[in-house]
Amino acid sequence: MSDVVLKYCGCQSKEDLALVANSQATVAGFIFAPSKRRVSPQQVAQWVADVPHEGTMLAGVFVNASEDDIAHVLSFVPLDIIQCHGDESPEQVLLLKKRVNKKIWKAIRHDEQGIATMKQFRQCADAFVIDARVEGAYGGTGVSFDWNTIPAYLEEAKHQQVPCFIAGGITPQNVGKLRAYGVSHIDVASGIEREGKKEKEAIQQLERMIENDENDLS
Ligand SMILES: O=C(O)c1ccccc1NCC(=O)[C@H](O)[C@H](O)COP(=O)(O)O
Repeated sequence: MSDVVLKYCGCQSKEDLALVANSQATVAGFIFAPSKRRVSPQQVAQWVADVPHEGTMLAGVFVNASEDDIAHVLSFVPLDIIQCHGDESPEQVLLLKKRVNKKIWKAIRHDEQGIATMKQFRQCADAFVIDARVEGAYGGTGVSFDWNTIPAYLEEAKHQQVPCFIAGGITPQNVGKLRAYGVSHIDVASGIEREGKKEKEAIQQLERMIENDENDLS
């Protein structure tokens, strides 16, 4: 697991946060955007106060949110990372970074312009999250994009000297195949969930597959 960085996104309860904090994940994500996983800053403030989470960074996911809205969330929750998962421009990201002084991660929803879009965020983003592009949703869809395009994203991130998370439909069953593309930063929401709750068995299975470099071909 040494070279793998895991982000488990879309925590919706104290129990979800406890599972993530006790897993191999480095980052726990919370959705502050329209979504079935949306949580309030007040809820998350209570969970992070109640659940020991030393060593787990907290990411807030936002979609086209205003600086004021993000600052409002930060007044409740000590987020380490702001993940911009919408159509934010490089200029908006830079202004936001200046205002909140936090790590800013930019999500790019894959399409044929993906690499060109990523290039626009040089010197702006502290990390990238490459996700699937699904009509009518910004993220958390459980859908994968064409993984043959991953090497080009990793190359551009290497050039920018920032981490590049791959997201979208990653599960314990396909994570072995994903790793074969040279991916070390992995972002999962749906693949470790059942009926809206993070699932311990799925988390352990995912981590076992990574640890043992296994590929579930069933
Ligand atoms: O998870 C959501 O519901 C969500 C909603 C709106 C914007 C972003 C969202 N999630 C951001 C993430 O970082 C997810 O981990 C990523 O999209 C992958 O999700 P999944 O395909 O379900 O593993």
